Amino acid sequence: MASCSRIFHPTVRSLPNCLIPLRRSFPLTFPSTVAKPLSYSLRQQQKLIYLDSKKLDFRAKASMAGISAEKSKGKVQVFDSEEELAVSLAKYVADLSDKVGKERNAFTVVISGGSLVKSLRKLVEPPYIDSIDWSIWHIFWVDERVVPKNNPESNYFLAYNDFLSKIPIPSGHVYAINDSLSAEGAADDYETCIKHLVKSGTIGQSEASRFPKFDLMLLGMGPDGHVASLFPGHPLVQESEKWVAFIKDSPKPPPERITFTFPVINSSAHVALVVAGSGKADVVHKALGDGKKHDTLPVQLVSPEGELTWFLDKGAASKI
Ligand SMILES: O=C1O[C@H](COP(=O)(O)O)[C@@H](O)[C@H](O)[C@H]1O
Repeated sequence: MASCSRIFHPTVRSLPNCLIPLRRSFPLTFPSTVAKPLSYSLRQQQKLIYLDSKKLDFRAKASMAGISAEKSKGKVQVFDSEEELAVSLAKYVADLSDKVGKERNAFTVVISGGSLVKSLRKLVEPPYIDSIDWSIWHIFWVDERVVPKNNPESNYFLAYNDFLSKIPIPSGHVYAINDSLSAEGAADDYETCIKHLVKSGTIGQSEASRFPKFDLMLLGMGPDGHVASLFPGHPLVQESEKWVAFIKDSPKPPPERITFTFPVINSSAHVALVVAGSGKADVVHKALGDGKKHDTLPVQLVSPEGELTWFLDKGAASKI
């Protein structure tokens, strides 16, 4: 078994039990390439806007990563605040965990680093901390910086402090990279580890692509439209064979990282793209089709076999 596969937490403690009417509170216009909102749902403290993103302008270069633009699909949800986004995201994840748990005894969850982790905070509070069957969870990283696990730049470090240390996930179900290896070595090691887990049936496998099929990927997006460590204009965006790749010239520090490739991301059963804050409004607008011609952003190549759901707060959605 590759060395990535067992992270024993110091102590993962089991925590004790410790529709508003739709208001248009921000400008809401849709570029001509975007379908009109299909439906509006009224839910407690949430404003949800569903767009049929099949119709979004994701065409150019989509075939690079084996994606057909026609296959692109998704639901875009906009919340009045990041707090409401976090509440809804927790319900979405918990419902999925329940559903998958009824079908098999493993729920494979891939997380990113960055701001995504903060948006998971409602999962570690009641009711979810008590209602979720954490014993079936298996956690992976869509990308990781090649730094020691106790370095504040490490995605593991961030997730451990804000999420993993607060959930009763079994030791050995947290698959961090081997931080004693080089970037090349860590990517190979992580891929070997994933292959073992596919072989043993813990991780599913896409019948269509033969790439691993994770139950859920929780992805953030950078202000340049990058997802995982797949950056605009970087050749790794076009990687079509490797499951896990390494990068030594990341435009965002630290430069050395490993990352799942698009074929892995796009073989997922569910992908949630979680984006908050007005600092990302321009790129969200671009990603969802601003009606202008520009190079395809990595985030526009996220087109899973399963479901794609965007979770945006009002700030991030303020230009769409
Ligand atoms: O470097 C990274 O950046 C992205 C985006 O981070 P955010 O803080 O802007 O949300 C993140 O998704 C990725 O995992 C991370 O390595």
